[in-house]
Amino acid sequence: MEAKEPLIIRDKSQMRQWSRSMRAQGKTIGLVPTMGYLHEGHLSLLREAHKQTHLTVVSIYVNPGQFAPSEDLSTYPSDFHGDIKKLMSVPGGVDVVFHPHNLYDYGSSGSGDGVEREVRREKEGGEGVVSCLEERGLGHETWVRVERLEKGMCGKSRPVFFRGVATVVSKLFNIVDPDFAFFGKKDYQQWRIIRRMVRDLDFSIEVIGVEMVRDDDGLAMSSRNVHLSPEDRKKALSINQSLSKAKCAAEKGLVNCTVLKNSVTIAILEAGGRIDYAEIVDQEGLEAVDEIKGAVVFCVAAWFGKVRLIDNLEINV
Ligand SMILES: Nc1ncnc2c1ncn2[C@@H]1O[C@H](COP(=O)(O)OP(=O)(O)OP(=O)(O)O)[C@@H](O)[C@H]1O
Ligand SMILES: CC(C)(CO)[C@@H](O)C(=O)[O-]
Ligand code: BAL
Repeated sequence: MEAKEPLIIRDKSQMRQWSRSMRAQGKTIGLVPTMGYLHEGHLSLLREAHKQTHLTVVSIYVNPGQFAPSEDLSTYPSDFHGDIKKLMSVPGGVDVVFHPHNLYDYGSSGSGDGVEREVRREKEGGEGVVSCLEERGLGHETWVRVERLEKGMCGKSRPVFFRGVATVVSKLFNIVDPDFAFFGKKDYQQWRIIRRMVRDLDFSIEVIGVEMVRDDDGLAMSSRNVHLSPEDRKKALSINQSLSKAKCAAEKGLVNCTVLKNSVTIAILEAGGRIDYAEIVDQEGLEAVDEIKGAVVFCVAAWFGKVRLIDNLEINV
């Protein structure tokens, strides 16, 4: 049986009002931030939220602030009506879908000229990075940075990504004012960064990390999988398969990280992928390790065709 239709809120102040009135009635609120084109991974976050809170909010917002101009903002998949149906298929459904048109305010000059000039200067100087948000000349200029954790792995090839994520998640936290927020461990570095930000900036929110959901063949579920050709989708299984082999090897005593990283890199290259990174880092601080001792996570990003995929496996030996 389908759950009831959620309330769809597109306006920040209406969202805030709803949360305030629910909190005044003593209800707890769980937030699941997403960029839409939902799949079972997202629904697992909602199911987890149901276990912990009275009310659930799923946000659907493709945040221009976390995409560099060279990235895939314009082709990011969306299917709002399909998303609502999927959310209603979860027992208990969702109370609110927060789906803002835009979460950023325009500059006080209205034109954003100053920002455009600044962006041009940075590009000409060859230093500094800009996101799609700045390129459009919007007046937003306040950013949240989790300085050390954002530097490695995805932060290296996507230099504005975590700045954009931390900022938009802070905005969502301020607008929705949840008690709990749910993030997938598929985006492992993102989850760690949000936890650190919440601790460092005293957000009164508990961040819950939810286990990764995979397709039956082992591919990590991801909205971008829809852009994989059937051939590339098969080749992409090399990520999960090589990570699983590395984990088995580590559990049997092969703990040298260079050897393990090489084995994964070679398997992905041989399958026809391009490696962005293969890193073994400690689970909390995300510092690279030479040898596996204790709790680490093996994180990979690789391109298959025009699609960049990420995956990881936690290893505890
Ligand atoms: N397979 C998955 N298992 C568990 N959580 C997931 C999975 N995929 C995404 N999530 C989580 O859902 C939330 C929203 O993610 P997002 O909307 O970017 O989806 P996505 O599938 O990760 O998309 P992308 O293709 O951009 O990687 C994040 O917290 C993310 O970690
Ligand atoms: C957390 C998030 C919704 C912020 O835009 C996004 O990075 C995502 O979907 O993982
Ligand atoms: N789940 C991560 C969102 C992004 O790649 O932009």
